[in-house]
Amino acid sequence: MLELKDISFQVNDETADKEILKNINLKIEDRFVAITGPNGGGKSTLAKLIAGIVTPTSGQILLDGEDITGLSITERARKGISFAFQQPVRFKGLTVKDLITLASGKDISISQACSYLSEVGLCAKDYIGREVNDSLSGGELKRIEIAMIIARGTKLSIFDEPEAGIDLWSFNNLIQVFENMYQKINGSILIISHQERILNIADRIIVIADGEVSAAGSREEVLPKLLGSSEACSTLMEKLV
Ligand SMILES: Nc1ncnc2c1ncn2[C@@H]1O[C@H](COP(=O)(O)OP(=O)(O)OP(=O)(O)O)[C@@H](O)[C@H]1O
Repeated sequence: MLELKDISFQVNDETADKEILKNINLKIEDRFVAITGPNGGGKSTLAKLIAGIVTPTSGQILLDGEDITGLSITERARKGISFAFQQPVRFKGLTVKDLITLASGKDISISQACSYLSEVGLCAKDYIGREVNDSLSGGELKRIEIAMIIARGTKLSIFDEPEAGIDLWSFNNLIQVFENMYQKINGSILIISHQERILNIADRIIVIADGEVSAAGSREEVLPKLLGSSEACSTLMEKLV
C-alpha cells in the first residue's frame, strides 16, 4: 500500500514561490486507481513524486509502511515502483528485446519477450529486433513501454496518460491491455487519465485540481459527479476529440 502524508511541492518561479501540490493526503491500496482532473492541476507532478523523479518540499511517502521519501528513483524501482512517462524515453543502441529483458530482471527467451509485445497489441516479430530510437512512432514507443511495465510486474505500476499519442483504434486495444493487466496484476495500477473509458474500469478515482485532492472515492461515487460537472466534463471531452 502506498500512503502520501501531507505532501506539498513548491517551486521557485522568477517572481514568487509557486505551490504546485498542497497538503496531499492519500492512501492507494486498490488494484486500479485513476487520477484525473483539469490540465495543470498537479497530476503528473504527483506521479513523479511517487516515482522519486521530484522530491516533495514537505510530507512523507510510505510504501507498505516504509518511508521512501528520501529514496532515489532506482531505489524506489527496486522496492517495486514502475513508472511509464507521458512522453516515453528512447534508448538508442538498445533493441526492444534488450529493454524487455532488462525490465523483467532475468534472462528471458525471445518467445517470452514476444508474448509481452503481443499483450500490448504489437506484432512481436516486427518489433523484437528493432532499436528503440527515433524510427519508432510515439504510439509504438508507448506500447513498448507498457510491455516493459508488464514484464517488470512490480507491486505499483504508474502510467502517466497512457492514451496520449495513441490513435482511436489502438485506444480500444489499450483498454483491453489494462483490463487484462487488471486480471493478472499482483499489486496496484495507478493511472493518470482524462479518458472516461479508463475511469470506467477504475476501482477508485482521485481528482486533483489546483494542487489539491478535490474528490476521492469509489468509481461509483466519483464518476457520476465528475461527468455531471460541466468543467470536468468539458476537460474529458476535450481529450476525447
Ligand atoms: N518544475 C516546475 N517549475 C515550474 N512550474 C512547474 C514545475 N513542474 C510543474 N509545474 C507547473 O505545475 C502545474 C502542474 O503541472 P502537472 O504537469 O503536474 O499538471 P497535470 O495535472 O499533470 O497537467 P496535464 O493534465 O496538462 O498533464 C503546471 O502549472 C505546471 O506548469
